[in-house]
Amino acid sequence: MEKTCTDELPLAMNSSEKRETVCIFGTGDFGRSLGFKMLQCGYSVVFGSRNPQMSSLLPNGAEAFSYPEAAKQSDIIIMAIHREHYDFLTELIEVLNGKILVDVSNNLKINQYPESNSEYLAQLVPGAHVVKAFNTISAWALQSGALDASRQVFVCGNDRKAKQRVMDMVRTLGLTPLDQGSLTAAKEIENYPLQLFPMWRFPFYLSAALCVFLFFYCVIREVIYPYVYEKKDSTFRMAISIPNRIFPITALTLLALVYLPGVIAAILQLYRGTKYRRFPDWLDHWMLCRKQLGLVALGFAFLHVIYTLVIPIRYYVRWRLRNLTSTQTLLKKEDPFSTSSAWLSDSYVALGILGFFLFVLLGITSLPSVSNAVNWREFRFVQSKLGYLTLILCTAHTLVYGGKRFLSPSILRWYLPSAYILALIIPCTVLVLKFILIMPCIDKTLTRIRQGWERNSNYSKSPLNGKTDI
Ligand SMILES: Cc1cc2nc3c(=O)[nH]c(=O)nc-3n(C[C@H](O)[C@H](O)[C@H](O)COP(=O)(O)OP(=O)(O)OC[C@H]3O[C@@H](n4cnc5c(N)ncnc54)[C@H](O)[C@@H]3O)c2cc1C
Ligand SMILES: NC(=O)C1=CN([C@@H]2O[C@H](COP(=O)(O)OP(=O)(O)OC[C@H]3O[C@@H](n4cnc5c(N)ncnc54)[C@H](OP(=O)(O)O)[C@@H]3O)[C@@H](O)[C@H]2O)C=CC1
Ligand code: HEM
Ligand SMILES: [Fe+3]
Repeated sequence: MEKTCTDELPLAMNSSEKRETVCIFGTGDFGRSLGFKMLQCGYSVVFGSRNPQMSSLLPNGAEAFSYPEAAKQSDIIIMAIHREHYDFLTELIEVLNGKILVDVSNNLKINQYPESNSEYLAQLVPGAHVVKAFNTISAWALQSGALDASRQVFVCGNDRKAKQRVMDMVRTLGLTPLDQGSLTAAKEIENYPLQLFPMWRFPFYLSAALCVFLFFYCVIREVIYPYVYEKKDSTFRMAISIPNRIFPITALTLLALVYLPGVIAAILQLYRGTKYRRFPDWLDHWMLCRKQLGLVALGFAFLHVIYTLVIPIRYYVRWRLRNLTSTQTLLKKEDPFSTSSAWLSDSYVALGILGFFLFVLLGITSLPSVSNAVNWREFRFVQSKLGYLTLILCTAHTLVYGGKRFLSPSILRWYLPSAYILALIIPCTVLVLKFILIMPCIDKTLTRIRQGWERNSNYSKSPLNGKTDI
């Protein structure tokens, strides 16, 4: 089990135990918060500061000295200073020789400097062992003790012993160190806290664009068209009817887009006759955010289901039902029961329910606690096989919903077909392509390619091999 701060407290109280002294350079927000936490966890803390006498906000029990004085008191020095102010360290090269310098700094922008801050620090003080750590932990989280966000501390450094000591310290503070290797990893670690949901960006913008497009499409067909031709005010449709078209269509389109890149990748591998050439960057990126794309799709499917549940309590629906019944009574006309309509209506709803059930199952298996409990083959089975089944069911749900009206020209308004027809384009394309790809003759070639066989081995061993030319 991890040592936590509370485990360490008795140690701190026991004066016979020799407490390890850690030096922190800089008495700013981060330096003070980290110092506070370290004191709580039983370390002795000395601060290095430009104005040691002025540092009245320091945590109780810590002392402040000038930078060189403080450095002499510990062999671990935490640099709680911004990179822009590192240059004064060149004057301390001698004192810092052989010490462990922990670089915690972050930048304001991704790739702001050509080299990482840690590598820059290592160049400034070549005699010291630089270790990158703590940059993903915020000063506020350290001080509040809640650590609501991630507790993971990425650590990297060229000196194995120095890195180990820093990792031990991280553990003592109740955090989780993750060894990221040598100092060349520092750039990636520094970029990490500057990212804002990178894998969610593409799914988010795509779904927003789809929703906006579909909204205008449906408003033209269902609000503007009736107004122009019948002077009917259908604006109320914008509250439930239109969203309940936009959301399921977006869900179905995104779900199809989760499986489209796999199909494109397979076609590309078949065309090239090898798997040893890189996919184009856009395809790589698309493949990498399929999980996020799928989860956004699931969100939209949930919205569709909730909107569908409220259909019976809508005023418009109840009014139409009442109106229809009274008109029929007045005209003494009966609407005969149509078994085929009953079949169509029940089947599309049943297909929707089954599709939604599997959709939720896909979502559940993507939770880390669940995916950790299944092996790779089981995960692939759910995500790939059941995923395709979900796509088939949801596409069938929409196809059967279209039912008899499907291709009748009367559904065109200003040459625009019903929105659900648009919803079917990408899913049907993906399913047809996948169907072709699993035909035995094609599937056999693809499987061989994936096992390392190459159609034209001379060509694929050419220098172009590494990077794609598409
Ligand atoms: C609700 C929901 C949740 C999801 N959660 C996750 C998730 O948690 N994690 C996740 O990864 N995805 C997730 N997804 C996305 C999706 O289900 C998976 O990416 C799924 O594996 C895609 O299946 P596939 O058959 O298209 O692709 P894959 O099985 O990945 O195959 C795609 C392509 O990769 C290549 N390929 C496959 N095997 C090999 C091989 N052995 N050698 C060389 N090339 C090969 C081929 O070109 C193939 O066509 C989620 C989707 C949804 C809808
Ligand atoms: N704040 C946060 O949540 C986090 C911060 N970090 C990193 O920690 C480092 C410190 O951040 P933070 O504490 O917020 O910054 P602050 O601006 O609050 O503190 C920086 C400290 O650097 C010292 N310093 C040394 N030389 C100079 C100089 N020439 N000009 C100005 N200050 C100097 C000062 O201490 P003195 O006056 O005692 O000399 C100052 O208090 C940064 O590299 C940051 O990227 C990393 C993760 C989270
Ligand atoms: C519990 C599960 C589901 C139920 C009960 C259900 C029910 C319905 C109903 C009643 C409609 C007709 C709406 C209307 O008349 O305006 C509909 C339409 C539709 N559904 Fe579902 N559905 C379910 C799940 C799904 C899922 C998982 C998807 C796809 C991801 C989906 C995609 C669609 C689409 C694309 C339409 C056509 C939208 C339109 O143009 O009006 N449904 N569904
Ligand atoms: Fe992305």
